[in-house]
Amino acid sequence: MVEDRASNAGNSILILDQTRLPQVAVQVRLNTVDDVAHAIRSMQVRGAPLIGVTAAYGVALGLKHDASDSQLAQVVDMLAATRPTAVNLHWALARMQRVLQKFPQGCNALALGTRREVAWHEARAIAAEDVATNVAIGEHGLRILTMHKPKDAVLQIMTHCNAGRLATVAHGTALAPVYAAHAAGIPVHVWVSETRPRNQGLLTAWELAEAGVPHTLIADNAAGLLIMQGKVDLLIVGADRIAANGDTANKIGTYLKALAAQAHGVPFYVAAPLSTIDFSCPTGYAICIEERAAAELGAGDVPVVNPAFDITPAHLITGILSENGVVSVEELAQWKS
Ligand SMILES: CSC[C@@H](O)[C@@H](O)C(=O)COP(=O)(O)O
Repeated sequence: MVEDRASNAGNSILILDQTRLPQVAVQVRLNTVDDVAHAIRSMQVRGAPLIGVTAAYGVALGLKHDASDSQLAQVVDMLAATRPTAVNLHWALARMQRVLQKFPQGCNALALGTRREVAWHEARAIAAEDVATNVAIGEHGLRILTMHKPKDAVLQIMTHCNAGRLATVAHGTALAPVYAAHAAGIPVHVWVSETRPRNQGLLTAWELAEAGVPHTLIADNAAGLLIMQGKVDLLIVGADRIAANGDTANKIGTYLKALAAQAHGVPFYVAAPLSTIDFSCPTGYAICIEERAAAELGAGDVPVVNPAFDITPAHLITGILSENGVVSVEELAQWKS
């Protein structure tokens, strides 16, 4: 994401349209909060951390001409309604609202200008923190990967969906340790699950290819066989929301991989920033699962159910990796601030 920075308060942001990738890399300019809401809803931008950052910029754009409390509330409500599961969206909106409400709304140019500048400043801070967070996730994750590296063999990693740099401002979450291992000269190979129906696995394959990381695309249903055949040393996935007990919402299909991993004694890690942990949500059952349009399955008039995420129960998760380090699900509470 690039910001068109004319002054302390910006005018627009540029995003890479992920609905066009990997075929073509097309940038789209977002000028208004409506543009941002559309980009999130249509998955031009996707991935929990990137959705959060984009929504923060959406708030800034929404206050361009009116920075009153009522406009702020309207903008936040509109953005919050775009996608329900990724908690980073709601976390970023709450943070923007909290910070902006410290500044008087006023009705003069000075008050408008101040709130606008504060909004842009905070959105930039959220974006910059995402980069630093993912670097830290990469460093902590590198220790995990090193620990599981078989002697004299390539480390075989499996991932699902896209939790790489495209889903964040930079580096990614689940892929950050992979990039760190590759940079450290540790031989790795990534099994990339296609991730129907939106094929985010193709985005993962695209960015791994760009980074020169060896990888192989598989159909989602091939994962169980590869795990059973001993071709996977560990799995690492991102998350859209982690409940207080460690139950994790992530892209549909994650749960089946975790079941197969447990059945064959293969470690299953979740990598996510602390902003993905929702301590107000006691278990995965309380997480709202987004239901997306039937058209995404391309099945014509056939009745369709299309949940975008599933819940991996905490007991299937070996460890949760964040910018703070790695903990077991039982230890997750120590990260509650
Ligand atoms: C670092 S992104 C982690 C998750 O957000 C990712 O795995 C995922 O499920 C993305 O879903 P998407 O529907 O593509 O936004």
